[in-house]
Amino acid sequence: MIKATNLTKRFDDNVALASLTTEITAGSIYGLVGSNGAGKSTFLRLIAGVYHADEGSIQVDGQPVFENSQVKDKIFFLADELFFFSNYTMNQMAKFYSGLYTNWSQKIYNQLCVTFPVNANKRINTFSKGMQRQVAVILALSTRPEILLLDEAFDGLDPVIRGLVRKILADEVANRGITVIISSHNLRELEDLCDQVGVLHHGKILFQRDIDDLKLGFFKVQCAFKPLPEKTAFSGLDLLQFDTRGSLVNLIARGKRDEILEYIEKMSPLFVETIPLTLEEVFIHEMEAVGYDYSNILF
Ligand SMILES: Nc1ncnc2c1ncn2[C@@H]1O[C@H](COP(=O)(O)OP(=O)(O)OP(=O)(O)O)[C@@H](O)[C@H]1O
Repeated sequence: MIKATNLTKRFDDNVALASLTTEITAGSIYGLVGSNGAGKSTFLRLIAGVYHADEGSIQVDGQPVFENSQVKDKIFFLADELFFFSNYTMNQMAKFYSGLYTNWSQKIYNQLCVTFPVNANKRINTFSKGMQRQVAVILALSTRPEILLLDEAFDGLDPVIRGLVRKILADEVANRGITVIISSHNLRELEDLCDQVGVLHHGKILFQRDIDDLKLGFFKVQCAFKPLPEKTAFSGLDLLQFDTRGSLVNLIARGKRDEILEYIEKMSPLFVETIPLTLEEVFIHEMEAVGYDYSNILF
């Protein structure tokens, strides 16, 4: 488990992380979303032990990370700005990493070289941005990390490669129980991948939820009546949104699908159907409920 307690990091008088406290469960994929400058990279760098906290602590399985080589050996941090030695090929970088990480797997590396369309013997600095990111992902996975920190890892990857990386990450979590933390500006990108999402804003986690709880806890309902009941007839539902057009009612309610449907069926609708909300819609409503305007935070 990764545990941050009152984690604070300043750069001169700029507070990048402001007493951030959170826990990230081992064996899960955690999505860290937030706008530019929210503190995502700083948080990942603190988890990786690249930075030392000014105040508070960050622990991995109860151990501090900073200057702790045993813990750092289990972590791979894939930064948003990639670094490769100039003129190196991927094979040469792989040789370098194999000496650095005790869990390096040449077998996995060889497999990934076949899976990804990258030439391992060509100089990396001749590759496109997306190809360089593929190289970084291959090297990261070959170190067999227990904790993989990905800073905007999907940036520049085409949809096919994105799909491939998502599948590999999901397999790594399912088969090896690794923990993945992935930062992004885009909630939609994380929707099908993460178990948990945290929203970082001005250096604090504003909001953190299990995705399954979120997705299964809200429903959009469309129903029609003749005659149309008063809005008060729906007051037994936990309504987040309600509007009518002619005999049609569109509402968003919090709760279990069966219970919402049962409540509406008792009002004898002409028809009723439920549609699950997208993760983005759920966030808009959940964050509004705690007094935040989602559009100011993630767009
Ligand atoms: N090395 C640094 N020196 C000075 N200030 C920094 C440094 N790194 C980050 N900051 C500042 O800390 C704050 C948080 O930055 P950070 O890079 O963590 O945000 P982010 O959420 O990753 O942003 P982005 O989405 O733009 O990558 C910003 O105000 C940034 O200017």
